[in-house]
Amino acid sequence: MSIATVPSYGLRHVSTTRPWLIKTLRFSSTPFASLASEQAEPNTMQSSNNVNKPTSNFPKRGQTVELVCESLAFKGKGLCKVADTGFVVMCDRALPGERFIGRVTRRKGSYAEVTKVETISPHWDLVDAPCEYASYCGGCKTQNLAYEAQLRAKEQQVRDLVIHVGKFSKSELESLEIMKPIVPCDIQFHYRNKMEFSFGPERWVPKELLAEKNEGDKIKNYALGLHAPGFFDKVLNVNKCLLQSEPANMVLVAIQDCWRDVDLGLSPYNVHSHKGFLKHLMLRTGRNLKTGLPELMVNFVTSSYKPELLMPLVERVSAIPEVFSVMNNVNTSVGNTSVGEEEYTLYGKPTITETLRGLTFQISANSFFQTNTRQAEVLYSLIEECAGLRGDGSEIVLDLFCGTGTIGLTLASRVKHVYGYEVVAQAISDAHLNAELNDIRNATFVQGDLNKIDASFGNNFPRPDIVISDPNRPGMHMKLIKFLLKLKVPRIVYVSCNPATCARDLDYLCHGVLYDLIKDVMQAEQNIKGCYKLKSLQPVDMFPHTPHIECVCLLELCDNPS
Ligand SMILES: C[S@@+](CC[C@H](N)C(=O)[O-])C[C@H]1O[C@@H](n2cnc3c(N)ncnc32)[C@H](O)[C@@H]1O
Repeated sequence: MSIATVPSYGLRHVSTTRPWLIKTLRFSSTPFASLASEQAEPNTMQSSNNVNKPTSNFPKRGQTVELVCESLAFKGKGLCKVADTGFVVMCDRALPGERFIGRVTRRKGSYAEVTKVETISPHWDLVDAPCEYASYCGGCKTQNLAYEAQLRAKEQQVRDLVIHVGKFSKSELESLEIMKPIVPCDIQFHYRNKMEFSFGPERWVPKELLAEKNEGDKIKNYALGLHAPGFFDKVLNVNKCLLQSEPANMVLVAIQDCWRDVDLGLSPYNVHSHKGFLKHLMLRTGRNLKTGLPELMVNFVTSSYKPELLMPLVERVSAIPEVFSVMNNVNTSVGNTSVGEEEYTLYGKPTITETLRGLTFQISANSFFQTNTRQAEVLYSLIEECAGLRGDGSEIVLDLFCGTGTIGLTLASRVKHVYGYEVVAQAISDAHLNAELNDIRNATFVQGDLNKIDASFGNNFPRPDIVISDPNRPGMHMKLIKFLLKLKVPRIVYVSCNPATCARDLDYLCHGVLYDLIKDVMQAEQNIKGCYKLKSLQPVDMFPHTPHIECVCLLELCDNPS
């Protein structure tokens, strides 16, 4: 196979020894492409750096430069240019149109990172951020950017990635109306049904508020809140988060009110010394099926099992009428995750409920469930639209990265059978439970690692008519891409929470994969031709004020896929 024989779609290089090492930089000299390749695979940057190494214009570490922010890019950082040289730098919390002085903190391949020193003129679309923590909390970075401008920036980011990383032409995207306008989120606050707060022994206070710090008062300095941007060990104390539900804020206030009381003998976990009891507070909001009102789960993650220590907190929160469940996940490891090796019910029931597209779901403390339920309704209806089901009950759906089975289950009534695959065992047992709860009998859920499939994977289910693939941020593994390119189902609906890896995978599926025959002669595999056409790409805003972007893509098998 040679590139010349490939009709309208090209081939992309992949090293066989490191299939994820995407050599995007080989094909593009634009700084955006290097940023995008970092999003697609952060670990590849160092090895790819030399390709785009700029020569003379590179500002030095510590140097201050005048900058203009042009757009939002990776992790919501501002993509900025040095005013006189046009050199590209990235700056956290710089917003489109803002002119400012920045100090270079580090060099990253073909660009540099800066921190903002002083704003010369503010960005376009400036609004007041309603949250008191907005200017330094790691959660919402763009609250002071008008929502319409946030949407424009997200849409632009997806378009740029699909062009630079996905290698789709602008004219192709426009003339065939592939790229759709972003779907806004109709509520921009209180949309999250799950928040995780951390306990810490010493609250992090931004420079401008240092005077308010209670120096010398150890207990008053204990923190319960969100991590300071970029730090796993620094916690910003928060009493309210505008992204979670009002009842969840009531719980947070109730706990903040009492957990530092010395008589209770509670201590926050210290991630350095590994001492202390309270690790995290997770709040999940569902919906009571009888009343339609919010129903809450409070989950304390602790380093050991000492229910007697938690009892005063349990009493306080269970007095809030919306609280239906109080759980304790015990995580004895030094790691700081919220999933415990053991789980105990301290009050009420071990799961809460939620409805999505007419179905009922049981949510346990650690099961994955779409975080914005309301917008998940919109997302799932777009997925169903793209799936283009005939509705005669004849089709087979393969639901990859199925989580608790929500997507497949919402399609089940219109198809012959749904086969779901997912790596987390707990999610699979929740999926079975969800099928049972909704009396769905034509769905099979299997636990398995989709990064480790081999050629026999397809023997586990009948040939699908539709594949839904909804991977997490790293996107699809090359083994799965190769499997799909060989399987050649008529349509794939690719749902992505990371437009960079989405663009990369669309490139592979549509344009193919070319193995690096020069470097990896011994392990050279056959090149694989792309065999899909990108029919539509729909960005959806699930998380206002944050950099996250969801996309629903429809891929159709080409006419002559062989
Ligand atoms: C974005 S979530 C999608 C969940 C589900 N489709 C939904 O809408 O609720 C991605 C899911 O992929 C699962 N996952 C991640 N890596 C995986 C792997 N290597 N193999 C199988 N599943 C994986 C995660 O556990 C998670 O449930």
